[in-house]
Amino acid sequence: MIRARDIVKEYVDGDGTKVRVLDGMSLDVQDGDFVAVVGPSGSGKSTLLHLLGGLDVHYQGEVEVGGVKLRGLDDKALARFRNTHVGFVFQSFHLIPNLSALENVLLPSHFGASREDARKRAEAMLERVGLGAKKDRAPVRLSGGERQRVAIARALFTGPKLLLCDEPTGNLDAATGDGVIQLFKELHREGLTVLAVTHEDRMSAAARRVLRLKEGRLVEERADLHLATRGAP
Ligand SMILES: Nc1ncnc2c1ncn2[C@@H]1O[C@H](COP(=O)(O)OP(=O)(O)OP(=O)(O)O)[C@@H](O)[C@H]1O
Repeated sequence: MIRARDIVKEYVDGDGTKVRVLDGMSLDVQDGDFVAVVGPSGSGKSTLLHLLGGLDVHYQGEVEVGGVKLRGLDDKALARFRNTHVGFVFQSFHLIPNLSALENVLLPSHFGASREDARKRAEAMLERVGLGAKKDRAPVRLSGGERQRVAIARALFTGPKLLLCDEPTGNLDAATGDGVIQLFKELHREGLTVLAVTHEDRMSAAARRVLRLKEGRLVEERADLHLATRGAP
């Protein structure tokens, strides 16, 4: 699913100094796995997510996701890759405030599907995340957890095999966050590959593997072999 090799990523900071954030990092994630990436603030977690999702192509090394080598793709091919292979979930939901939950989920629909098919699919996605009854509500009339569920439904709309999540419970209180974590566990059990950057122990505890970003590289912190079989409790 994900194969990254010898990734070097540098930023140029305000005074022109190069700062190396990823320093020869490699990563393999199998289809259907649930991986948490942890590490201190500023260690490069979001940077890593952007590279894996084809949002940033300015780095050295190779990234391959779902059989697609990202290096060398032009903007159009990258957009196609993002729209077919990955769903993104962000800490702050990124919903459009003046659209309903359903309309937010429908946002990616201009990449295919007829109107009626798209609507049915969006409704099914909202049902899947437990929000079928609230599909016509604007985000302002939904709780934080419900907003994140809408964002997850939108991320699932195009049928990606991989969800890339940046602090998906970071804006949620403990109880609401637990509900969203439970949803990720279910999606993982249904076969989705989930990679989530997180500060939260509850989120990393739910993952099958935990990787820590340390000095620009990923170090395996934990892998639960007994959970490797899909469908395990
Ligand atoms: N566009 C940019 N230009 C310059 N430096 C950047 C840029 N984006 C990120 N950085 C720097 O790169 C480092 C890694 O940032 P990144 O956002 O990937 O860290 P993070 O681990 O996700 O942090 P956090 O947990 O606080 O979100 C930080 O030191 C940050 O200041």
